Amino acid sequence: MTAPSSIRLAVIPGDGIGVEVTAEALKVLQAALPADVKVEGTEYDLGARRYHATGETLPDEVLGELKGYDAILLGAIGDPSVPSGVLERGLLLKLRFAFDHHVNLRPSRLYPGVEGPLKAAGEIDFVVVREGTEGPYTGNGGTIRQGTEHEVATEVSLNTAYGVERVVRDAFARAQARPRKKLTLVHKTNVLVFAGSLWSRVFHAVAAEFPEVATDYLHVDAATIFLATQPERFDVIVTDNLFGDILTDLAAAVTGGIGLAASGNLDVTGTFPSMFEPVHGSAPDIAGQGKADPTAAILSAALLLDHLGRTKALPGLSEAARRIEAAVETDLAERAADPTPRTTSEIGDALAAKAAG
Ligand SMILES: NC(=O)C1=CN([C@@H]2O[C@H](COP(=O)(O)OP(=O)(O)OC[C@H]3O[C@@H](n4cnc5c(N)ncnc54)[C@H](O)[C@@H]3O)[C@@H](O)[C@H]2O)C=CC1
Ligand SMILES: CC(C)CC(=O)C(=O)O
Ligand SMILES: [Mg+2]
Repeated sequence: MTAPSSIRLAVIPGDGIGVEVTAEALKVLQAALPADVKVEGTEYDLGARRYHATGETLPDEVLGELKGYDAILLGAIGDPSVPSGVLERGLLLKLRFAFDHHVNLRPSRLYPGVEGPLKAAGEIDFVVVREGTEGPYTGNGGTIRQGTEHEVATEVSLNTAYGVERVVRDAFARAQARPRKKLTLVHKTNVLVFAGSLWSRVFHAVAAEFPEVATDYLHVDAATIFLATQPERFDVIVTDNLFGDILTDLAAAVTGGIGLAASGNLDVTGTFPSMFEPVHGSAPDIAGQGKADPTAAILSAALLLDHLGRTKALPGLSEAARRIEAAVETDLAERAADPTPRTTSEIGDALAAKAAG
């Protein structure tokens, strides 16, 4: 008999529906794990409640503690009671930057039976590799003469050769490992000529090391056309932080909705814990009503298990991830047959039962 092993998870439910969907993701994750793998989950009270109570978003001592976990499971951050950007920058982006989450992995798949808004698409199954630590999200900007008619505001996009190369290389490796072996760079090289040139040169230099991968390039505006009209043409997309943020909400919309879209913020070197979260935000418009679809958070938990299965020598984790994905696939097909609305926890219960190891 093998000794029980455990995975140490930091859980940050956050705000709004983040709290509701994270509870379901944990429920399903626990159900899917083999009996001899235990979850040691520690919940962190971070988000609007803590900000109002203490003025803190992410204290350094908490950041230090979080570093010691195998992975982080996050719900969503952001609340209308807090000025826009305070929690998004001071908590969510602080985590992504501090833990060097340079690969923001966002898979998009139209599951069988799921009704997308497109009439006649082929199979939709692609992954966006979004750069996660640079671009216009670094806070490289400022304002002068604020509130006057002479106000000036800047928000500079930061792109380093190091940062671009590591994410482009990761995307090529992912494309190489997939059956279609196709990688599309999405940027705006016709206008953003400095950053665009760097991305383009790095992309072509790294391409030479992956001769089996077919490459393609689209300006981001055209990419939105093809995502909405021919999403089947994509296999792997690599792009910068801002373009990737926008494209992946669109990708979610064409594959059945934002309630199904999962993501992983990866430090592929393993120096820091990777963080898994749904693509969606805290959805204040439906928070507290049991209306949120927890599937995106549950699929993010599957990404977490898959990641730990690959990086931590623990048996059974990848299999548990596959069980969750299979449970989602079955559940989505059943929803198509019987679209009676279910609450957040009813969907979680159904998926936990289906994914049980
Ligand atoms: N990773 C994160 O924590 C993110 C946080 N945010 C923050 O979330 C807050 C709200 O942002 P929004 O722009 O409204 O984006 P959002 O993703 O929270 O909501 C957009 C729309 O999608 C719906 N929706 C989202 N998730 C859903 C789910 N699981 N099931 C059913 N419907 C769902 C919402 O009800 C809303 O109508 C803001 O404070 C924003 O900054 C936004 C995106 C990501
Ligand atoms: C709230 C932002 C910081 C991030 C975002 O929208 C995203 O990562 O999808
Ligand atoms: Mg987003």
